[in-house]
Amino acid sequence: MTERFDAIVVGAGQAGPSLAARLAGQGQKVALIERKLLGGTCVNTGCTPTKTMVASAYVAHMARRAADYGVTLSGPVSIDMAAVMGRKDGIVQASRSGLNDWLTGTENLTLIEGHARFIADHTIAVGERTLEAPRIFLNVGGRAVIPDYPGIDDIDILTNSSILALAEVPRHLVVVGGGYIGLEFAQMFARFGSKVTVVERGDRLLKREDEDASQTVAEILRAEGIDIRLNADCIAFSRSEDGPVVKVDCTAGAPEITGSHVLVAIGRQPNTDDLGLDKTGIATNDRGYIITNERLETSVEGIWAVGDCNGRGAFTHTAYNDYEIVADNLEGADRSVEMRTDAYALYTDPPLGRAGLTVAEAKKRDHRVLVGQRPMTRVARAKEKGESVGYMKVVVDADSNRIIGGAIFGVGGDEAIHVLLDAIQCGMAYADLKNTMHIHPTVSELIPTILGELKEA
Ligand SMILES: Cc1cc2nc3c(=O)[nH]c(=O)nc-3n(C[C@H](O)[C@H](O)[C@H](O)COP(=O)(O)OP(=O)(O)OC[C@H]3O[C@@H](n4cnc5c(N)ncnc54)[C@H](O)[C@@H]3O)c2cc1C
Ligand SMILES: NC(=O)c1ccc[n+]([C@@H]2O[C@H](COP(=O)([O-])OP(=O)(O)OC[C@H]3O[C@@H](n4cnc5c(N)ncnc54)[C@H](O)[C@@H]3O)[C@@H](O)[C@H]2O)c1
Repeated sequence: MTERFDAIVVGAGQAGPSLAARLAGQGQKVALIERKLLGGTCVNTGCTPTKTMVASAYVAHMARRAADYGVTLSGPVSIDMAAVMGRKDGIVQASRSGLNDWLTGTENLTLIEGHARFIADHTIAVGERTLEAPRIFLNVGGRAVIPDYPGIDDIDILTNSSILALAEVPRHLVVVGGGYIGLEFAQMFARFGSKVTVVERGDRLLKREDEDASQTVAEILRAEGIDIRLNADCIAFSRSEDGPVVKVDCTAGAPEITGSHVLVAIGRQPNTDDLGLDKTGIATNDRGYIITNERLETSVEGIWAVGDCNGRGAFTHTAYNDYEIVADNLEGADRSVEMRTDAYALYTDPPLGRAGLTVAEAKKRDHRVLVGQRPMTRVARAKEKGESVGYMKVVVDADSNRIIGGAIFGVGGDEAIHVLLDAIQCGMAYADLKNTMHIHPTVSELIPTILGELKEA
């Protein structure tokens, strides 16, 4: 027998639960289907566990620097990995059980455990059950790409999920992929005591950023003893008595790195291959992302795609913003995903906060660019905290005088970047921000100063 709902939400990641609860709150009969863990990637194998462990790694790092601050420790700093993981598991579980209490306590909402698969445009099977609804919202997220490198089946590789279950500190962690995931884990495990090597195919880390970000992150990581191998265009794996071997270069005498563990972090792919999309008219692109218009509607009327699976963002805040856009539009608003400003942070220490366009992107789009920049060594708060690595940068369009981008790679950068994000989103002229009084001593107080020092780039 087919069960009929007003709305079906597939995936309880970062958009699905809020969307399901909001529709249920309006009196609609809603099914929320989740095949694994409530909270999806962010809560279980992404933001929450990693940022919790980044916090432990930061404490270890600062404890090692205690003498710089006139603080004496009575013994060497050591890592209790079970306690690190226990703290992480506690925070993850609390978040998941909070979600469970909320969703199971929401009237009109039926939480269904299982894998959802389309059998027709508006019909979904979950195990033996068949569900139907005029409105379906896909929030199926993504997972780590596992490359088909030679020898990959001969070694045990780690992904962002399995690395979170390690009981021990790896002796030598080889991280394949110099992007967000790879770099956050690389620094974290170096601080826990692992020897770490980052292997990146490109000629620099963080290649979507301006070159100064790539240089800064490489300096930060090298200063902590991390080896970085760039231009690794010939990766292959094999097993030796000493552990997994990663071959990185075919031209220069085939150098190899023998580690104890290998993390693969070369990107993500959407969970759309096992969704039965072939039984529907829902179009995907060549990488499997669901194609949507700017209102996040798919090619089938009454079906939306939100979060990572639509390829329009790869962050928790973009997934949540997708939910808000779709839910508001269903209530009569006219919101578009094209209206939001790109923003994110890389949670190395110090973090890189980013908003809007890089200088390279701005030039590519034919903006005449003005840039204001300052090293963190000239930011009072950073000096006082003894954390003065990095820089702040603001990008301005010289014709409109509007702020169009920025990067704060330094202590507090993940927070201070919101000054620029809000200014970009509101189309603020730079002179208005330049004349705003900011609080001393903060990282943000330097933003008005930098805006007084703009130069053509
Ligand atoms: C290591 C790591 C660190 C990260 N750190 C950050 C960070 O600091 N900040 C940030 O903004 N972003 C971060 N991200 C990215 C962030 O986790 C994702 O962008 C976010 O979780 C996307 O949310 P989503 O709802 O689209 O998908 P997901 O959170 O992946 O949720 C999708 C859900 O759908 C379920 N599902 C899939 N297919 C089906 C099916 N057929 N039937 C039923 N259920 C299904 C899955 O089990 C999953 O629970 C990180 C990611 C990783 C991997
Ligand atoms: N702080 C955050 O918000 C945060 C943290 C982690 C992840 N995330 C999200 O997860 C997404 C995926 O992260 P990611 O680090 O897996 O991907 P990524 O795309 O950020 O980085 C992957 C890196 O691997 C390299 N690479 C690609 N193919 C390779 C190959 N065959 N061999 C060697 N190197 C190769 C790429 O050049 C790139 O530098 C991010 O784009 C981000 O949206 C966000």
